[in-house]
Amino acid sequence: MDHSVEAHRTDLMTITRYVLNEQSKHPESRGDFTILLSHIVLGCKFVCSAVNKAGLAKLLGLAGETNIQGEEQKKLDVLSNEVFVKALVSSGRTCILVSEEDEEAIFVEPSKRGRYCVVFDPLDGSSNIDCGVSIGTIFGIYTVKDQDEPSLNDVLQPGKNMLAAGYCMYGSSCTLVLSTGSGVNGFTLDPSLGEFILTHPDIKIPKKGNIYSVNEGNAKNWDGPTTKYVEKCKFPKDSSSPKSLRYIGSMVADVHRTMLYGGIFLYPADKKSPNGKLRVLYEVFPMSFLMEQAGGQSFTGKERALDLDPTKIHQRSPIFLGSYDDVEEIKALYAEENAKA
Ligand SMILES: O=P(O)(O)OC[C@H]1O[C@](O)(COP(=O)(O)O)[C@@H](O)[C@@H]1O
Ligand SMILES: [Mg+2]
Ligand SMILES: [Mg+2]
Repeated sequence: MDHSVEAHRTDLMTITRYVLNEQSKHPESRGDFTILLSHIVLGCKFVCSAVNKAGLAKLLGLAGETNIQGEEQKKLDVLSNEVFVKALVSSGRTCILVSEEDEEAIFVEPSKRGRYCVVFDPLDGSSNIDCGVSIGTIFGIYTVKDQDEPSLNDVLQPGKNMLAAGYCMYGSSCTLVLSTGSGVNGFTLDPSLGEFILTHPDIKIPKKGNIYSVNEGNAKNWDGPTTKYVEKCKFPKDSSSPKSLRYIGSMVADVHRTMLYGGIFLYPADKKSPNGKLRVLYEVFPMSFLMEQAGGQSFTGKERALDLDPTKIHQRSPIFLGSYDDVEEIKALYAEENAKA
């Protein structure tokens, strides 16, 4: 088998060509989504380049500000946010933007407006920036109801109404994973071409995995079902082997591994954070959308994550996502607990 980089270039399915192919299946399409996506791709390439040279270009460390979440912003958080806001507004195809780094939603001025709303986490895994561990960008796309009268209700919608979602991981390679609602595809940036090439067509998560991924440092404050589940992963009562633990601390990287290898990623509620840590609009929804499209499941501890109806743009939720059978197990434990109550 030929493993050379050249071998992957043979059919040259770039992300642009892929989206144009998809577009051609919808004769009524005017190409707006393709243009929007090309601007998101540009933002990802720009951030990838900044991440790669962060140590050299003095882009590591704190920016000196705190965001709406009360978290200290890193220089790369601020830069990535500026890059994506500019890329999205200049596409002329966006109407409302919600970013982790901006307290309020951004309503694009009428002359630059289009019909899409984009929710995004410009740089996910900030605590890993300064040690060079994988980080990423997460995004989800909705359509606006009325372009002339956009309102927060256009983004405060259940995740199942998203049109598309994706993430880009800045790791040992730069990988963009995308779903437009008909499966999941992964594209790897070829730095010599400056193009994302289809390297992971039609990603399907294994039905069951042998990895669990969670910040176990919070175990003291977990609820019953989470505690029982993690205990089962480590000390299975049947003849199965214990699961392996992998936790990077960047959602993009932990979810990417889960998607490819199978298993479960969880950021549960705990006594200190009854709503969990991860943000519904730009972390939980896009990743849940991708998981379901890849054949997995995503659950909040109460309901299917994509059914959650958010009321605030920076709302948080507990999350359990991954292989179908693994998520089924945690759902059963919550159902048991609820039956007792
Ligand atoms: O350090 P903790 O509490 O385990 O949290 C890790 C989680 O926090 C996050 O870093 C939050 O994302 P941001 O860096 O975008 O704020 C997730 O990527 C990750 O899953
Ligand atoms: Mg994040
Ligand atoms: Mg972030």
